Amino acid sequence: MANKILLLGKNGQVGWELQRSLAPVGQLLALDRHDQGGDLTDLKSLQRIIVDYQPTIIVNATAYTAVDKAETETELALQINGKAVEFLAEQAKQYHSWLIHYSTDYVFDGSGDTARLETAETNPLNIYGKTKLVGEQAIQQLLDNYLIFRTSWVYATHGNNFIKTMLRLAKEREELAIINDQIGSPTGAELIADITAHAIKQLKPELAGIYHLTAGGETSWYDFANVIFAEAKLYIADQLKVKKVNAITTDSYPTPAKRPLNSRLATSKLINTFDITLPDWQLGVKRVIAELLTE
Ligand SMILES: NC(=O)C1=CN([C@@H]2O[C@H](COP(=O)(O)OP(=O)(O)OC[C@H]3O[C@@H](n4cnc5c(N)ncnc54)[C@H](OP(=O)(O)O)[C@@H]3O)[C@@H](O)[C@H]2O)C=CC1
Ligand SMILES: Cc1cn([C@H]2C[C@H](O)[C@@H](COP(=O)(O)OP(=O)(O)O[C@H]3O[C@@H](C)C(=O)[C@@H](O)[C@H]3O)O2)c(=O)[nH]c1=O
Ligand SMILES: [Mg+2]
Repeated sequence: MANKILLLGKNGQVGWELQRSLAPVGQLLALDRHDQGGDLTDLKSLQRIIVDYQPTIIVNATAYTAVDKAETETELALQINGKAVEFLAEQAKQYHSWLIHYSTDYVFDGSGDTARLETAETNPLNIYGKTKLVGEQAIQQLLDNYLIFRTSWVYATHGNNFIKTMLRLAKEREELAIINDQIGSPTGAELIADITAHAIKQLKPELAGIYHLTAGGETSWYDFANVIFAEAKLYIADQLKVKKVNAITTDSYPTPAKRPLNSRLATSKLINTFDITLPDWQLGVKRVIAELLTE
């Protein structure tokens, strides 16, 4: 039987790319918060859509992702990342649908310097991470047929992210200070969406579970920023003001939310289970910058 896919959060970074990658994989109904049934703070309408459409797969690309703001907008973050996800898991169970969901490196405390397995102990340092963990755990407790992809440092042409922030700042300022002691893997929304489609094509109960999904390799925000500036120079050298990029420590950059130092995620489970290759992180970064800076 053909897949009937309900995609929630179609206009986020990952949601936007899922609209493309899921279209050939099944019949697709894609919603954002402005569509009937697409608002995760309106669970009644959401339930109505599920009953009416009867998806065989629900893909949840919605999230509250404003990490610093979550420290004060805690209730809303918990509603979207936690309670609404629990509701989706209940619905998926009741209507025998798969649930595909995304989570984050921020469920970990970032201690140590090795890559974490899916089974590693969670211990979020901030509200965003705590609420994402609530969502993960609800799915795992309620459902058998689910995929959770934990990813990190997501960027895309569509939406807001570190690449766009750096391109803007590089045009505005001569000097920048960027954290050099947080290590992770920048991961393109395109890659996440492509692997989601790939996984759906192989979907069977034995594959259900949680997987770490990031690009290959690792970097710091500081080194990431320098790659962004070097790449930007190829296209808009005349517009760049930035002359000096200073490497700083997390301690010297106070923010409302605490962030983990070690965001390395071990991806061998995903690679081996779904028979895929994860390209080096720079590949997708260069593509997105080219897309952003050329007509
Ligand atoms: N961004 C990152 O760096 C990382 C993201 N992740 C995870 O990956 C997944 C995708 O993230 P990403 O695409 O980057 O996130 P985005 O913030 O780009 O997209 C999230 C989407 O959710 C929507 N949304 C927010 N609130 C609601 C609501 N009440 N009802 C319906 N939709 C809502 C947003 O809409 P609107 O724009 O209108 O608010 C937005 O379109 C999430 O689970 C996230 O936690 C994991 C690691 C890193
Ligand atoms: C703008 C700026 C940021 N930074 C630092 C702050 C932070 O540690 C890092 C990245 O900044 P961001 O605002 O993108 O960080 P943040 O929004 O916390 O990014 C996170 O988002 C959530 C949704 C996730 O799930 C994580 O995987 C991660 O991508 O760069 C600087 O050092 N200098 C700067 O000028
Ligand atoms: Mg952010």
